[in-house]
Amino acid sequence: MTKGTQADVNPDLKKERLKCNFNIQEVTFIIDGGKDKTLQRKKIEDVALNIAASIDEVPEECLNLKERYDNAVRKSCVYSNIVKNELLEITGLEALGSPGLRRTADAFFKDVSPFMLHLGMFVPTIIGQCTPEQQAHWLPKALEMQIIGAYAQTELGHGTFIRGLETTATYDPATEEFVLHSPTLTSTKWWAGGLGNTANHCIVVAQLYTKGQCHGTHPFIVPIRDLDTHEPFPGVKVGDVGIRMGFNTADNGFLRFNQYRIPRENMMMKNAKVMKDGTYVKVARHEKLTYGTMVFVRVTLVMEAAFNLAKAATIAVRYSAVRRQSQPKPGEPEPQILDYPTQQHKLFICIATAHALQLTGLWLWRTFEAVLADMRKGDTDSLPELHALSSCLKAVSTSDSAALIEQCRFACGGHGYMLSSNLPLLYSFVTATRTYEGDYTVLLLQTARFLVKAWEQAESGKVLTPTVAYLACAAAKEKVVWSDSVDGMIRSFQAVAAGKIAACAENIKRLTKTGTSLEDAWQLSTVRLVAASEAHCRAMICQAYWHEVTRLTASCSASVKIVMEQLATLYLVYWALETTGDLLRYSTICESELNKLQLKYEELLALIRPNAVGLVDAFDFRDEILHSTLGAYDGRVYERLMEEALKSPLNETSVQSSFHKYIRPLAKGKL
Ligand SMILES: CCCCC/C=C\C/C=C\C/C=C\CC/C=C/C(=O)SCCNC(=O)CCNC(=O)[C@H](O)C(C)(C)COP(=O)(O)OP(=O)(O)OC[C@H]1O[C@@H](n2cnc3c(N)ncnc32)[C@H](O)[C@@H]1OP(=O)(O)O
Ligand SMILES: Cc1cc2nc3c(=O)[nH]c(=O)nc-3n(C[C@H](O)[C@H](O)[C@H](O)COP(=O)(O)OP(=O)(O)OC[C@H]3O[C@@H](n4cnc5c(N)ncnc54)[C@H](O)[C@@H]3O)c2cc1C
Repeated sequence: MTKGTQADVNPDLKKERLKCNFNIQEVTFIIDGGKDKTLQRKKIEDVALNIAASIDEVPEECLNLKERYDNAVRKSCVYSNIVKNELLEITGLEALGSPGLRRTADAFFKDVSPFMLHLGMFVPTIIGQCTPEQQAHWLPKALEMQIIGAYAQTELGHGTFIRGLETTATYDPATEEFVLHSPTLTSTKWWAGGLGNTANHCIVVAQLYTKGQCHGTHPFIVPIRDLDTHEPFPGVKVGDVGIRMGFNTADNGFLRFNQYRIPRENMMMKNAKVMKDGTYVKVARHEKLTYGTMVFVRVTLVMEAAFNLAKAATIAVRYSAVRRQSQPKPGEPEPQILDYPTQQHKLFICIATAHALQLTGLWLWRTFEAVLADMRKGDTDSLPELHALSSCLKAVSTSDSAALIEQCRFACGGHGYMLSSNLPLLYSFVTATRTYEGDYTVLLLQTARFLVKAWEQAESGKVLTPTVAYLACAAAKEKVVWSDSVDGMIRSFQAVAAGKIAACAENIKRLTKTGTSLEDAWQLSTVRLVAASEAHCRAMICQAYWHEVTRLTASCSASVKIVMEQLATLYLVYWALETTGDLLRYSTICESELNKLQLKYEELLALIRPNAVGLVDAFDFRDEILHSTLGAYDGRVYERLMEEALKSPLNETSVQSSFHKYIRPLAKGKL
């Protein structure tokens, strides 16, 4: 954070910081995943942010589209040199996925770097889908930025249904080449970040044909532009998809092929190969290993959701400590808006959710690494569970984060609507995560497939995998006894999930028994399946969050343990109150217990209130990363709003030329 001198800090924020009764740094260590991680992040931030190139003299949003893109490319080049020359030195390849790198990127790009997908998907796909020989060829070039890549899977006609993609890659044994072709308008690759004008290479997911047979979708590395002139190669048509709600510097592109040839070696051959004579050889033990990059990105998106929500919460809580409005008690000064319980209700759940998603995200990352280690030994047994886990957690975390960021904007009143608050841009960026890398509904339905199977196993007394082990108790079909202890609440969330999954399974059974096909029965149950999947995910987040808080605060100071537990309890109580209908249905909760729960919630808001600013300070965002007039560490909200307003191009002259061209002639009746 950029602390400046104490004298510069808004007096209300100063008082808030004096009120804080826990050690902020200890909480920062927990959020980062350990003291060593915090130190590494700070080192990366120090190195990267010392470079003045990140600073825009004119705010990004005041530039036109082309200027914004050019500026983003300029900064991307400076930034990638820093990554290459300085940051990879610090941690090696690991730095690419480090929180420090993620944070410093935001200091450079208020919107998105057109290189984001190069590091975010192109490089990970090379690592995940290439043979060691292919990696040795492509990875150094990609890391040295000699080539810049995109990930083109989605087409104009299909995003969700990957098996429906239409781009073809047909093997020609005579020349040992693949011929890439876009047979229809709808087969045009669409959306790939960095593809429009920036990338010279692209991972293309296409239907593989060899010896007249289709083998389904496979990834290929495809050079699309000349490395010197940057002109698209003959047979390649590439461009920008047009203006978007956000991501306008991400250079999302379209791509069409006309019988375009690439060498056989450019098929990514870790999981399947095509031999010189065209023989297709399957290497992977699991059908869906070619979807590996998506699983990886879904896993990272959970912490990404936490990170962006933490930024929004920091902005809104600091602003709410500075802002004073209304006069609830006659004759008394206007209170800080943070003192209104309704404001606390809007904001404290944002802090708690950022913690919940961050700690669940770290746990998911460790699970992902364990599954990856098993797969390296040829064991893919845990992949279905990882897919189910990452699918629902990606869906729920991105959806919650987007909704709560918008809530933070509402909490900032009119000033939250200013682009200089950074809340609108943050929202437009995060709401896209609910769709990309797998739409919300579609991913919850993927998890539902796993849950229904697990339910059937539970009913037949089979051993269940850890994340669905709770179904074994529920199969006994007893209503869970409500208790507002943490364990009691988690058990009740699990009972809700189990009850909903059981109802789905029963509905499917009922329909199929009366002659409906299994596919139709599934479709007719999908509204319930999505709800069941969401309930399962919520129960899992509650359990993982509480478990991690208990584990990580075991050696912390008492005050840190208290405040972390207050937040985690708030999260559980909030969701119990949000889902009272479900609890009434699947647990023994009654009216008086609901009233008690509401009181407990209001007590928690009051308990957290004195630590609210300390809690957002613990996210430890430097001002350069927050980019917000409302959220800077010093709380000089009004001064910054005015300073930013004066940077508007509309303030460059006191009279605009449009006055002389239109308004004056209109007034004189000469238009
Ligand atoms: C400024 C810096 C920001 C940094 C940001 C930080 C981090 C992020 C970094 C980078 C990313 C940044 C931006 C990303 C931009 C966006 C990119 C994209 O969107 S790329 C395109 C992504 N596309 C999708 O996600 C498509 C979604 N669709 C699918 O995944 C599948 O088609 C679907 C829906 C799963 C269905 O597949 P299908 O082949 O038809 O399968 P079935 O439904 O028939 O299921 C068959 C069985 O296979 C199982 N399955 C499916 N997928 C997987 C998998 N991935 N792994 C394991 N198993 C899988 C499925 O469950 C079925 O199993 P059962 O038969 O039930 O046993
Ligand atoms: C900002 C952004 C960046 C992106 N970047 C990339 C990229 O770099 N590379 C890339 O390849 N792609 C990228 N994408 C594409 C993205 O992955 C897809 O948009 C996403 O997977 C959703 O697919 P779709 O657009 O086909 O939506 P659709 O599948 O058409 O969804 C439309 C609606 O139909 C519903 N629906 C679809 N199928 C089902 C079903 N089986 N059951 C129930 N409901 C269903 C959905 O829930 C949704 O409500 C990006 C998208 C965005 C917005």
